[in-house]
Amino acid sequence: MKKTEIIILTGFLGSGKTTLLKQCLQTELANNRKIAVVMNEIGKISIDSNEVSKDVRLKELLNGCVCCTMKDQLEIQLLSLVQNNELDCIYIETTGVANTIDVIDACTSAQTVESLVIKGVLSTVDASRWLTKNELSPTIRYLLIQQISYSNLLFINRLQNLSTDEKEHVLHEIKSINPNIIIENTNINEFLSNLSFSETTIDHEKFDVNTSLKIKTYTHEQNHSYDKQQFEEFLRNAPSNLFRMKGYVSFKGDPLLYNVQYSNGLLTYEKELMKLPKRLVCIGENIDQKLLEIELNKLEVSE
Ligand SMILES: Nc1nc2c(ncn2[C@@H]2O[C@H](COP(=O)(O)OP(=O)(O)OP(=O)(O)O)[C@@H](O)[C@H]2O)c(=O)[nH]1
Repeated sequence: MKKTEIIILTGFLGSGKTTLLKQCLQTELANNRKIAVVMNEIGKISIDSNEVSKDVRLKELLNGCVCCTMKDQLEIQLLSLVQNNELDCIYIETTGVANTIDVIDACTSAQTVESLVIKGVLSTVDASRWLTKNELSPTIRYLLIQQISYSNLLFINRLQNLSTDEKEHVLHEIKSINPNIIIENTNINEFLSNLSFSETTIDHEKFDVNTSLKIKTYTHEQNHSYDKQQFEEFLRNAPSNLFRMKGYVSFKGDPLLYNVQYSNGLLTYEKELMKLPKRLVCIGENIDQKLLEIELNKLEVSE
């Protein structure tokens, strides 16, 4: 029986996993491969699943991490995907705080080993986040290093924001942890065909995301439009423990809906044409959910 390939996508919150996934899926579909995606989100709702094309079978695992609390559910989902579909490959997009080794573990159980084979572990790194990693807590720093060391291909994003010296410094540090680096603008087709994962490098260190990290999520529903300037001001002054914010919101005086992406101090908007609930998912280390709720409510203005 032909085994279904698994490609695991890891990388810290907002480092570019979904963006890389979209590129991989385009390439896979162009090559007429039958693909499914398992998307894991630490929050109760998924924003990123809207990004996956309708031609791809999608399973969502929400409100937990496949590397710990949802390990069994990942296995069940993988088995149901391989039983019901003649798939060539399943992509697993992990939460930004997943410990790679435990995700690999969950994909290589006694039940799945006959039908699945890990083809690769791809990791994304945000170069600016890496540069300022000493401002993060030791557990988050440890997690960043783990995600890099257990991947067999790394994509370093946002290098263009760094000076030449900073770039060299970041690349040197990352290469010393894992020499299998690929920098942005890579030919996805070429790297997918050369991908080959070797399990021999795995060292089973234990790190439980649940107990080791104080990552919290908060989902905020928007009732009235925000004042755009105040919203941007709020994010400019956002606490450093708020790592990620994403979702759909509207702004006063503008009838459109916007897909908001905030990570590592950077804010981007894109017009959203679908009618989606107005809500923001906030992710951070020990974030004060109550305070965020109050602050976000204050940004609402009557039309
Ligand atoms: N400049 C630049 N921005 C990028 C790149 N990759 C992703 N982004 C932007 O960074 C933001 C987050 O990207 P995502 O792909 O959603 O990141 P993610 O790792 O999937 O995020 P989570 O699932 O929330 O952890 C988005 O606004 C992207 O457009 C890149 O290579 N360069």
